Amino acid sequence: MARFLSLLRPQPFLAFTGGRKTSFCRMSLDVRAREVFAAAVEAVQPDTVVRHSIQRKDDSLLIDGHTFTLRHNLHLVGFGKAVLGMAAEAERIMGDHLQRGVISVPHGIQKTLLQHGKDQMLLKDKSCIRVMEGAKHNLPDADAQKAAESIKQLASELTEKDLLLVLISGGGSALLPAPVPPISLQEKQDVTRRLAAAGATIQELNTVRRALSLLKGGGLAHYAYPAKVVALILSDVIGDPLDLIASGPTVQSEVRHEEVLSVLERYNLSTSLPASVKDVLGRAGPRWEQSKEQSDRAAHALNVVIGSNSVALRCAGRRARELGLRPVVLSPGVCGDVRSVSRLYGLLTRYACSRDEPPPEVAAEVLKLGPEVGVQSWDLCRTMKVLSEGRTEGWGATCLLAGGEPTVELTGKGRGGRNQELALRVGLELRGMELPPNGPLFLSGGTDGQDGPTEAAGAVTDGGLWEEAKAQGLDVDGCLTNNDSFTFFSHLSSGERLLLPGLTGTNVMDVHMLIIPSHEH
Ligand SMILES: Nc1ncnc2c1ncn2[C@@H]1O[C@H](COP(=O)(O)OP(=O)(O)OP(=O)(O)O)[C@@H](O)[C@H]1O
Ligand SMILES: O=C(O)[C@H](O)CO
Repeated sequence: MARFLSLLRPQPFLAFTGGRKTSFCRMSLDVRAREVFAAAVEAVQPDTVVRHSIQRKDDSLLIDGHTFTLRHNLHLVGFGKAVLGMAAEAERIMGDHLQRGVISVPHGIQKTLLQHGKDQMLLKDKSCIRVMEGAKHNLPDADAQKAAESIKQLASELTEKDLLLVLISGGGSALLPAPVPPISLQEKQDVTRRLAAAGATIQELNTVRRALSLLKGGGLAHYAYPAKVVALILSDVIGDPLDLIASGPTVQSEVRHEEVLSVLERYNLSTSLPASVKDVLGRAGPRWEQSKEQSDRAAHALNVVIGSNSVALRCAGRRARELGLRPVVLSPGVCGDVRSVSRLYGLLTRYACSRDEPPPEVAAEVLKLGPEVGVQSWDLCRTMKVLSEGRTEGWGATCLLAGGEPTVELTGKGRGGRNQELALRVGLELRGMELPPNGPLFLSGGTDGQDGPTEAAGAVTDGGLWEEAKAQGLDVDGCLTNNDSFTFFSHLSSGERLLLPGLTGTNVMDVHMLIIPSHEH
């Protein structure tokens, strides 16, 4: 048996890092963690996901098992942070079948991608797709509204011979503002801004947005009728709910006014709404007049999720295995306060690192905490089983992967983000535990490359963080109280624990990684 297990143990294969040949055993956990994160991001690059989701053979297009015939009848619209790269790839695939397009993308994105050398994410010269930049600071503005009008116009002009390809990614809601008259852009923006500031979830926020918009909640598919509509969606919402990602412009959804009002009431907004919003919410019936056929057709738009946090975690797991780590994916749905999330990773470390049988009270605590952070009991049980096998089966290290979008309750005025704050808190959780000599190590990073309003995507930490900070005269507790995790990591060991991939041009929420070496190794 022992001989069999030693065969399973990863051998020191050779890997290429930065042009050098390196044996895994000599590659630090830090280097491997960063490589695994890079693989997660690479898997959900906008051009890659579009390329993998569309097969073109002559004049036929195969998407998610459905065949469409191209007769120079293809039109394209898109909105979201990753849409420029998606459009560039779609343009390459469709060739001259693509007649025209309009995309609404973040302010300054073309310049940024150019500066980062991401030429493959830019449209070709003389492209027939019009790029409209807007929504500065992720807020709907007049530029985004102009883009939304152009998109609505293009969709409205289509005939039954046409095919409309809709590219959707996170940030799409702010980039497609089309308030139902008489609501003004300012009024709509005010309602969503106040909701977000009061801590509304993306589900609550987009439930309200759908009710106040002409294009959300299936509106775009409605205007595109009688053309066929195919939407390719890069998901940035936990569970990939089609009706909520970018507020579901191609997903027919009924607006239930009671539901919308209850969200507004929950955040004490219902009494201070502008008259125009009250007027629209008070109307009975659907947002647009439409025939039965029109409504059926709009409801039958093809919506395909082509990239998500799960895809990123799957590819990260593959890369981890190549690098000699035993991967286990906990969940792509981690949410809740970073304090609770860091506590969960602390408990899982304690569970995995115990020299003897893992203490049952730790497992019980893990299971109790799971629901608070969006992780199901069976995922925790499955993961704990792998972690405890990792202790005995001779793997050098286990790489636990998870994803999602935890939250930070902001109490200070410092600079930071949820990933850096999570990494800092996990570092503190590991302090004082009896740990293997060369680990564990924790990484948390935003797949968009930008954690909060900072230039870092996240950070990498371990159990030595507290001592290291103390030796360098850094006040860990003060940094946490002031939500100053970026400043903390920038000063700590000359910033070497920061994760700095630069803007990645994609976004499928965050990736967490806990690498736990076994005691023997
Ligand atoms: N100083 C800070 N410390 C910790 N977290 C912060 C700080 N400032 C902002 N945040 C958090 O950063 C998040 C906003 O960051 P970011 O712009 O990366 O948003 P996002 O949710 O990732 O947006 P998107 O989904 O569009 O990518 C919010 O959750 C906010 O609480
Ligand atoms: O645009 C949005 O609504 C959010 O990014 C969620 O998809």
